[in-house]
Amino acid sequence: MVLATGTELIEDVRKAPDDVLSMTEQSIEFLQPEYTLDLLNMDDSFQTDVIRSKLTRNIAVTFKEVREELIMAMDDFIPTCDGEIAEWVKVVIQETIERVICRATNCIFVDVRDCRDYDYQTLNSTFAVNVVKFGMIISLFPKPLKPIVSRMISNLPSQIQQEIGFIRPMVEERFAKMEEYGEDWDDKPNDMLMWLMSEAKGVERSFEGVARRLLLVNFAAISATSLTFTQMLYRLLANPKYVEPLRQEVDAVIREEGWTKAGIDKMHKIDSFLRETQRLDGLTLLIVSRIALRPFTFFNGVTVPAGTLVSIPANAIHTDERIHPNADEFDGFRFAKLRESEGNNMTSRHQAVSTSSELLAFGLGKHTCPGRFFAANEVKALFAHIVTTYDIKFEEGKGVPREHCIAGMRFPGKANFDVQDTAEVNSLWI
Ligand code: HEM
Repeated sequence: MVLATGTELIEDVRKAPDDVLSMTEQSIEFLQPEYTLDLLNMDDSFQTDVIRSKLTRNIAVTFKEVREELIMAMDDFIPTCDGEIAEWVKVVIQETIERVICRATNCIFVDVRDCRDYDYQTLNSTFAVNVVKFGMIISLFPKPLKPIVSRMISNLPSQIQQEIGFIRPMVEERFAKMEEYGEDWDDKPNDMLMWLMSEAKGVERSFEGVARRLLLVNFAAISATSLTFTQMLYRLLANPKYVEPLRQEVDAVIREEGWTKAGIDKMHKIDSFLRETQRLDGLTLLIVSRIALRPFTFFNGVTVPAGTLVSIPANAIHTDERIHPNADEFDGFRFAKLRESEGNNMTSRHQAVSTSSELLAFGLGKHTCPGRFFAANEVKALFAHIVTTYDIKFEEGKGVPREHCIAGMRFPGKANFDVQDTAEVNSLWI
């Protein structure tokens, strides 16, 4: 393995075309998609374009739906008493957040009925973990044994069938409409399922094809978003001094903008809190991992042979004192202060969705996470809702749990929090 550090080497990795440094090849080794994802056309990744274009363009339009679902989900999973009774309720953080994120995301991926279905949530949030788990096990075996091992251990084929079962009636109805009216008709749904159905070609334009793509989008979306959110909450619970200024920011922005995407975009402190959490707790220690398909020469003349795994040590860069002064210290408003000090609030450089050789939590280059605009917006909307609606603290005598590191991926440990409606809750938040 070769690690690229420093602006020039990282630039080399960023600029390298796919047929030289390949993300696909790295994913094949890591996830064994032939045995796990079982896509009908492995060479087609149209879901990435759908996320990059349709999902991102619809963030403002779907904001209201997503926020309402976030709030309803929080109300359902956290049965507090609308500020009437100051009683603390114990909540398992990670599982609750995963369900809330899965539900709110899927209200614009499929529909309200499915996103609220407990089994649908379980399926779409466990699929990612299973793909990684079974992919890692299957990768240990020689090629001839892979299909046998996969059949023996994996429940992914049955999860895929389950997903087909969930969406089949909807897809059937929509295909019938597409047949009758073409690409446009009254009340045509504006959701991920419809975008995928419209963009799918050949074998992918089927229940089986679309269901696998929907699982794949959920695979990319739910786990990363809910783990990141969990880390943000842990940082907040460990540093309660941030609660008041965050509340004040949300309060001021909402009075001006209301609960809209434009409002969320103006919450620079929350944006900074997300970016700072990702800087220190980023989900992978190494990022932008690629396999060299042929010899690759860096700007300094060093050549790595075909087959080399090339990667960027995100964690080391994020904690490099020369790039981020007081690098080991969590400073929730670090990036908000930088935005202010540079005198231009419109500067995008320090926003959570911005990627560079200095902060790589969403990757870099051609394959930079296409879902980051949606993810950041959702995370910030939920964070703003939580800080202004609840008082939260770790359960008595407990603090931030130890994280686990498996194959270079970081997972926050499990913890409970005690939560109650904040006494300050007022009609502004309803
Ligand atoms: C906080 C949440 C998220 C984090 C931290 C995250 C992080 C990442 C990272 C590090 C990559 C790899 C980039 C590279 O290797 O260069 C990636 C790729 C990807 N992400 Fe995200 N992601 C998040 C949310 C989402 C969401 C919500 C979606 C979909 C709605 C999504 C869809 C994807 C897809 C499809 C790719 C592959 C892109 C490609 O193959 O070109 N992600 N993400």
